[in-house]
Parts: sequence; structure tokens; C-alpha cells
Amino acid sequence: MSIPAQSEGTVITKGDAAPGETLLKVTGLQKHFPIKKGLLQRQVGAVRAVDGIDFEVKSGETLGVVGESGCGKSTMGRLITRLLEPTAGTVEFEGKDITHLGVSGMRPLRRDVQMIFQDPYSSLNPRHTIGTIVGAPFKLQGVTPEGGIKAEVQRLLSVVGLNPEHYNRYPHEFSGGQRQRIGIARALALNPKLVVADEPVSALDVSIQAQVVNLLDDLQQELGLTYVIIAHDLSVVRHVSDRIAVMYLGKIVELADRESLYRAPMHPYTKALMSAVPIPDPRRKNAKSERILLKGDVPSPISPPSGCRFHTRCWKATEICKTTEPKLVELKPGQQVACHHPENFEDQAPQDTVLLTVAKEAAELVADEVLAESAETSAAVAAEVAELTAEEPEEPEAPSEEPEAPSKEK
Ligand SMILES: Nc1ncnc2c1ncn2[C@@H]1O[C@H](COP(=O)(O)OP(=O)(O)OP(=O)(O)O)[C@@H](O)[C@H]1O
Repeated sequence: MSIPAQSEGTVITKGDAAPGETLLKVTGLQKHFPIKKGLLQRQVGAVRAVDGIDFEVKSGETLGVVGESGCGKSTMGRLITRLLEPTAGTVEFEGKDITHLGVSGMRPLRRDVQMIFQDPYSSLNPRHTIGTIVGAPFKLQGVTPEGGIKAEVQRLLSVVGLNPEHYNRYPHEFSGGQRQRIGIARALALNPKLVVADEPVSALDVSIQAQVVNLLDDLQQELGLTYVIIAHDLSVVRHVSDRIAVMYLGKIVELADRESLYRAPMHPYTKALMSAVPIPDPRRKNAKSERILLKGDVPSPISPPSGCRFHTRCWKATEICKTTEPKLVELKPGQQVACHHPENFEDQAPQDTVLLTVAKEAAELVADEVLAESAETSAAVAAEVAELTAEEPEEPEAPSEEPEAPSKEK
């Protein structure tokens, strides 16, 4: 797809962050929504929607964020776009701490960071024409593009594959996919650096979803955009993400580049999410029998389970999972995971072997093939580790006190 060029001399300029440089950095980010009760509105608890997450987004990349409903993905999106005030932690954009910027401090940033919302029906004002909607960011920022707002809005409409002549039409005259394109045009108006798309296609028909995802992909290639794309399953983000963060109950449980995540997921929850996605691969035509059915809903973020939050639904959970929270650590280059008993990697708590009762119940929902495969990979990794450690003691013996044998050159 070719994207019409922005009119020359347009006031808005694109940032200089080189591809691969850190654009956004999030450290220890938390959002606890207070729960208040009674006449005095005393705080009696808090919804720990986002509960201490760290990640970076590099310029030009797409970070996919996945997890079941209620795990805090949208809250995270609203925190990094500063639509919500964090309870703790920091958000840095292009090296600048923007965590607590006020309205005026945020104004320039509002151009650089844009959000696309899930519901294209409710996010567009039905009483406004498309021209007014897509042109609104210029008015809000007090920016006049060269050639005028109308010409720029029409250019944006053609960028997203809509007819520029439909400038004067109203949202109800468009289909769901077209409305989402309008939302995308509005988000692109100020030539942002970072676009956070919160479930951009989940309200659309499956047949339209791919078109909108492809449009986002094309726009990224042509305009050098950086995306954070939020989705509740891996089917939407699997083709467009460079890296994927898997969230569970307010935490990131795995963060890896796409290849590693698909080839060898390490967190049991990632594995469960992946098995829920139908894969159109003839070699996996029996994939249905390999499904992992997670039991029950995500526990309440008001009082999340102790230790590893996933332990109440995990078929590998042992005592340590109940008592000790696993840290998100890089076990393989480019693959961070928070798990005591990861898949496809050396057990991080091998001494802890007795399964919890909940784990035995959860295992009933995991297909035998998955359990067998998991045991196989664990055994293979254990054998590899044993081999390596058996070789290790030989290393110190290698450097000998004896002078080295003369080399051939001498
Ligand atoms: N303004 C709010 N006040 C109180 N609780 C909230 C608020 N916004 C979100 N929550 C709670 O925070 C938790 C995380 O919600 P969030 O919408 O971020 O999750 P999500 O993963 O995006 O889910 P979904 O896909 O359903 O939107 C949920 O338990 C939700 O009820």
C-alpha cells in the first residue's frame, strides 16, 4: 500500500529517535484503584490492576500485550499514555520522566503519543462529521497544517484507505472496519511517535480484523511508527509484534521476542494462552486435543493469590509457587519469565517437587499430550544441564602450570 505524503512544510515534525533506541521505558509501574465504602468513603481496599511492571518499547517496534480480561492491559495502556495517574513507578518517554507531568507539561506529549480504542462505535462522536472528528486533534493542539485542516484530513482519510470525499459524512454511515479506520486516521493526525492500540480489532468481524491489522502494519512500515498493541489473545498480535508481553493479574509473567515465545514459551500461562489459539497449520491438525483449558476465571485483583499469582490455576504449582513470588528474569537471551518451574528451561526450584492439590486438579484440564511434551522437554533440558555441569569441573584443570607448548609460528 502506498501512503500519500504529508503536505510539504507541515508544521508537525516527526521525532528523531533512531530505530532500536528506547522510546518508552516503564519501571515498577503500579495502578491501584481504591475501593471506598460508607458515608465517609473510607478506603477499604484496592483493585491492584497493574502491580509493578517493567518494560521498554524500542523505536520502530511493535510490542504486543496479551492476557485474559481483567489482567490490567487497558489500565497499563492508559498509564503509558498518561490518561491515568500511576500509583507508583515511572514512565519515561524519550528519556524524559513524564510520570507526573501536569496538563501543560503533557500538551507536547499528547502529539507524540496517541491511543486507538477498542470500540469504533462508541469512540466516535455520532453528531460530528468525519472531517470534524479527524481534524479535532489539530484544533486541540492549535496546529494548522500547510494547506489547511481540510486538505490534511482528506489526505489522512486516503492514508487509511477511506474515500476523502466522505469528509462530510457521519460515523453511522460507515461500517465497523471503516469506523476503526477513522479512529486510526484521527490517531495519526498529529504524526505521533507512539501509538497505543487497545484491542483495536476485537469489536470487528473476523473477516475485517485482518484488514485493519494489515493497515496498522503498512502504516508502521511507511511512517516508522512504534506500537503497543493490546489484545486478549495471541491471534491478533502474533503476526505484527516484534516482542510480546504476557500479563496475568497485573504482572508481566513473560516478555520475549515473538520467535522465542512461539517456538518455546516458558511460562505455563503463555503455553495455555497459545494452546487456545487455533493454528492453521496442517502439521498441527490435531491441535484441538492439545488444548489447555484454564480452570475458572482470573482471581480477583483485590486480593491476588500469594507467591506466583498463577499458582491457583497452574498444573506445575508446588509449595514455593504458593509462598514465593518469582521474579521476571532473563533466562534466555531476549526471553524473560517469572516462573519457578518454567517450560522449555531448567527448573528454577528443582528441590520443590511435590505438586499442590490445585495443580493436580489443574492438570486434569491439560491434555495428556501437553503434559507428556512438557515432561519430555524438561527431561531434555535437565539432561543438557547435567551434561554441562559434568563438563564444568574439567575447566579449571585446563590451564596447567607447565609452560605452553611452543606455537607453530615460533
Ligand atoms: N476506574 C476503575 N476503577 C476501579 N477498578 C478498575 C477501574 N478500571 C479498571 N479497573 C479494574 O482493574 C482491573 C484491570 O482492568 P483492565 O480493564 O485494565 O483489564 P483488561 O486486561 O484490559 O481487561 P479487558 O480486556 O476486560 O478490558 C479489573 O479488575 C477492572 O475491574
